[in-house]
Amino acid sequence: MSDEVLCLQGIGKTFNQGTPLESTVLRDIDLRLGRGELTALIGPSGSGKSTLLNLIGLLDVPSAGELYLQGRPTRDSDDTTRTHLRNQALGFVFQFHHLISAFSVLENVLMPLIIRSGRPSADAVELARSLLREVGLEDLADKKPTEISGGQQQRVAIARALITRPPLLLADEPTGNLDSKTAASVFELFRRINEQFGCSILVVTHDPRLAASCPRTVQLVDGRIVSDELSKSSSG
Ligand SMILES: Nc1ncnc2c1ncn2[C@@H]1O[C@H](COP(=O)(O)OP(=O)(O)OP(=O)(O)O)[C@@H](O)[C@H]1O
Repeated sequence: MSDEVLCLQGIGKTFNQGTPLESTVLRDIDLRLGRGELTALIGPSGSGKSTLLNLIGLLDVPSAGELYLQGRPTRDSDDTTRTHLRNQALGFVFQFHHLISAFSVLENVLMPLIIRSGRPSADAVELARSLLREVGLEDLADKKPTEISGGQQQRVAIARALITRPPLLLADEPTGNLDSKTAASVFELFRRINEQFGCSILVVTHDPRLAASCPRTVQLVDGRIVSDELSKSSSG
């Protein structure tokens, strides 16, 4: 298997194609993410960051180009294949974590496995507990999401995204509603996860300081990649 988790070739996205409302929001995007890379995606509001993340997450289909996930072309694949690939290769963390308030922290972390195969095995529960330990929340496993802070909720969402051991974790403004100190600690967690689990992480952020803490930063402007740089200050 190649060391490339993701490869975008000439990706474009046009909404409402062929209508008077047609608008092209992504053009000629070429991007490769290697195994275990931690990359920040930055750009002004409306530059196309979420649109790009939705394409990479196989939640939407490009209008042009090809998107390879773990070496497999995806553009012409059917819904079943895309769903399978999404479940097997991707983890998602969003600004609003969508934890289920009726379930405990531990059950929320287990949810992707429960959805996949019903009642979780003892091994799955042990994995969920070890992930909660990893994100510093093992003592809160039995709490409900409403009983913990926003930063802790986001850590639960990160543990949940990791339980399927995805080779690529996608995070769309995961710290958008957190104060700057908590946001920095969530990024620190991304760096640790990236080192320990070796999963590639692509994280959208508006915050230049958080982006600078990542080894690589890709910048979008008006739907095009205008820079792709390795950080000098990052330890990675
Ligand atoms: N479903 C859609 N139909 C039509 N236009 C869309 C659709 N989704 C997004 N757009 C447009 O695409 C452009 C890029 O939006 P996108 O949300 O990707 O930007 P962004 O960089 O993530 O912005 P922000 O930082 O504000 O979240 C915007 O002009 C937006 O209005």
